[in-house]
Amino acid sequence: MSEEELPAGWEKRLSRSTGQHYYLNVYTKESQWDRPEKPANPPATGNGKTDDPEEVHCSHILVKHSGSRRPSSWREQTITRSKEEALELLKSYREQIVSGEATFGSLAAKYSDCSSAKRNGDLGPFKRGSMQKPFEEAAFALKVGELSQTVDTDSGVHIIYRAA
Ligand SMILES: O=C(O)CN(Cc1ccccc1)C(=O)c1nc(-c2ccccc2)[nH]c1C(=O)O
Repeated sequence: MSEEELPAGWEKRLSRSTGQHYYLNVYTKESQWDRPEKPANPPATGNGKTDDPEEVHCSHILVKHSGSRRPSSWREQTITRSKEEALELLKSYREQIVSGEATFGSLAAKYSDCSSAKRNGDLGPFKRGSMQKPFEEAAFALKVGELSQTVDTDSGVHIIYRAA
């Protein structure tokens, strides 16, 4: 892999204290001395597409609205915001994450209407067949380190980060 090519979300930085280079994931704020390895290009399958990973490890921020199947969460007993308001909130969170103003995990912990907020939005690894279809399709379409656009499910609207 060429020196410059890093997995999405990772940047090479210079440590002022040691003068050494280190790597920072601008979404999760994880840092490490070793250069993060881009997963080897998945072998192409017969259908010309790259392989589908068997499982993905994602975090998400769920913003529920009045049309959610269960418009209630640890944050709010009765959620009355409209779907449009929920989408506006999610878009502002996404902008804060991309600009580096806030981390994904800190916003999930504060604002996600999912019980996974207690784990900074972390859902752990999951295979196909375990999540609502729109969520699964969006999660499995992400590259490692990538952040989704807004995703709509019966639970509400989400942004998804693929950690692995
Ligand atoms: O959709 C429903 O009827 C109720 N749910 C499903 C649910 C409820 C509790 C725990 C996990 C899932 C939710 O609204 C929900 N969905 C999610 C969810 C949706 C997609 C991916 C991951 C989590 N979290 C929650 C939650 O309250 O915490």
